[in-house]
Amino acid sequence: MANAANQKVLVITGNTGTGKTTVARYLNEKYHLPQVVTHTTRPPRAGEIDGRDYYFETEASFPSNHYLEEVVYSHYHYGSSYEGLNRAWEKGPLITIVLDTAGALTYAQQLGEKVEVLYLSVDDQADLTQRLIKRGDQLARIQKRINSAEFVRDLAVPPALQQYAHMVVNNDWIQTKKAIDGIIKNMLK
Ligand SMILES: Nc1ncnc2c1ncn2[C@@H]1O[C@H](COP(=O)(O)OP(=O)(O)OP(=O)(O)O)[C@@H](O)[C@H]1O
Ligand SMILES: Nc1nc2c(ncn2[C@@H]2O[C@H](COP(=O)(O)O)[C@@H](O)[C@H]2O)c(=O)[nH]1
Repeated sequence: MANAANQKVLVITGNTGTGKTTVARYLNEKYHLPQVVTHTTRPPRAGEIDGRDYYFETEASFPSNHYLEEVVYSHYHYGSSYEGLNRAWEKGPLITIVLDTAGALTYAQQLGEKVEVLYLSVDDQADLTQRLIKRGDQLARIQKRINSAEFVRDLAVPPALQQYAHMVVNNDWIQTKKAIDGIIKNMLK
């Protein structure tokens, strides 16, 4: 395992569909940054694999893990376990995790200087909806999410994180990659 003093986690947060998972995958492919796999009771989307995209849990199995934080998002449970976090840190000192803003706040509070936060947004709400449709999400599910309290909350970075979160507007993927490359190069210095 990496020296605990060098351990860092880049928390990628923002609203549904803003590209958090896409950015985490890019960072894994380009910089080999391990990703923390989190747990959820949500059913898998087409193409999602248990143990890679999430640990897919049942209502009965979800409580059996040891969570650093857990939330209910759009009626399903989500949680990041200490086991998942340490599994990623066993692979390298700088890792990523994708969380809603409540989870990002808890990570910052619990892990302090080990945490850097990247907050993603998209300017045009219609664009965001189109991306979710293209991803294969059902329209009824998208509408439910967009009308949820979590969606409204995640439209802004939590005040406690405003001072130090990296803010990236993911309207254009080429520009986003440039911004992300700059952030990672600084972190890897
Ligand atoms: N800059 C971009 N331009 C166009 N499409 C994009 C861009 N970035 C991501 N996407 C696409 O938008 C969709 C949503 O992205 P992604 O799944 O990464 O979002 P997310 O923030 O992880 O969403 P959620 O919180 O709902 O899981 C995906 O189909 C992805 O390929
Ligand atoms: N606080 C946490 N948020 C999490 C966790 N795993 C995922 N998420 C966030 O939940 C929503 C919905 O995810 P989806 O895959 O169903 O679209 C999204 O904002 C994720 O970032 C977690 O362990 N804790």
